[in-house]
Amino acid sequence: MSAILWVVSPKENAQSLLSLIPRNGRRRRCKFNSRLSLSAYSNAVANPSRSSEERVYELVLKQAALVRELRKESALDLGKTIETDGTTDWNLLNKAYERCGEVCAEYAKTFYLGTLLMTPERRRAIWAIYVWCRRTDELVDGPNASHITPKAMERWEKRLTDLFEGRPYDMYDAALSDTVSKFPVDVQPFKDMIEGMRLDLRKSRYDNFDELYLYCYYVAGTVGLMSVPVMGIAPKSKVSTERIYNAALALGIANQLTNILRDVGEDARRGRIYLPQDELACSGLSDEDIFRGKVTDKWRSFMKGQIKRARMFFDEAEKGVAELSSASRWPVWASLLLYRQILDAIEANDYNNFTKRAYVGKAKKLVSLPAAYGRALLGPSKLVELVKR
Ligand SMILES: CC(C)=CCC/C(C)=C/CC/C(C)=C/CC/C(C)=C/[C@@H]1[C@@H](COP(=O)(O)OP(=O)(O)O)[C@]1(C)CC/C=C(\C)CC/C=C(\C)CCC=C(C)C
Ligand SMILES: [Mn+2]
Repeated sequence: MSAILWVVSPKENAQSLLSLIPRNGRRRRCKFNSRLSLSAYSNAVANPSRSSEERVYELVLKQAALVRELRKESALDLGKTIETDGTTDWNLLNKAYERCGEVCAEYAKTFYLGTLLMTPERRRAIWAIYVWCRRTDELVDGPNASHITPKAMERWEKRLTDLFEGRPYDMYDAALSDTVSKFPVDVQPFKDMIEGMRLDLRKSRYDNFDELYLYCYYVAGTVGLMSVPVMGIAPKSKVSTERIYNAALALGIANQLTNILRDVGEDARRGRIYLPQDELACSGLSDEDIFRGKVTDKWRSFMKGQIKRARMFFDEAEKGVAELSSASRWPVWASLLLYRQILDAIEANDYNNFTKRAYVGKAKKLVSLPAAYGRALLGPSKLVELVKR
């Protein structure tokens, strides 16, 4: 991974990269906080001491506002118009995107296949976002993670703002720089993801779900917010932009909660527990129980609650997929269905996520792909009609 992501050949460096670019946690005792962000927004207005969900929802509104005007003007097919300013080196830019596609194909095969159904402009933009997210995660999870200092994170953030201003540092940055110049993507979710990685470097316990939710937003909810402006919203969609962004946020949160539940043992071996401490205590469990890694009835019961909550976020996400532009629905459904099955696999392992890795086998994956395709055929109006029947 690192070799692919970090090595830039001298030849590429020698070329002007510029030429690539056209112009408070509240404690809730023994009760899972399963509120989703839509209801949280009204609370945010009424309640000055806001929860993470409420604060995140404000960010969602900001993102949604960015594209709302464009929707009104029915001008969301932004990716189709590529302006030429005479200084762009299109060959090099195409090569940069191709590289992003290669990285994506290597690290996320199923997802890569899904992107092949999207329009070429959207597909390569999603690849560029994917690579930036992967690289950001690599900073704290990769082989060089122990050398990553706050200064290094600062440099990474400076690189981000530079590429948003049209000053990319390498090929991968150049692809993203081009993407953000063509689609109404805001820098905030990217900055927030970096913030999440910073948090991960200094924090290994989460007092309650409110704290965990914020972490999940930073490292995963942000991906939804980055992706929607590129994936596009179906012109026929009657649903508010905010609701669609909320669903996208929910998908990121659901995926990360699932990741966390799958990796409990692996994380514990690194001294990390991404589970709400207050909920563990309510179930009569402590850090020592996690480190011991024994599946008990207390653990099963705790896990049932966690899985239930993750599924609620998937349900919320489902409400938004049909609103996406038609070619973007399939990869989203595919990733949603595949990820959600990891929760089934944890159950099938009798909640042993200490020593058994829950995974979705090839056969199940193969079945999910046509299932995702079938669902993707349902656009906004059709789904509403079905519900009405
Ligand atoms: C309306 C609606 C539902 C729209 C869809 C919106 C959408 C496309 C949401 C995407 C949600 C998504 C795939 C989130 C990623 C969540 C995730 C797994 C985050 C991981 C973080 C850190 O986790 P950890 O370190 O614990 O895990 P590892 O052991 O390292 O795996 C991440 C690794 C952060 C980095 C994220 C990525 C590399 C994924 C980026 C993906 C995209 C840009 C493409 C998203 C598009 C599709 C079609 C799924
Ligand atoms: Mn990671």
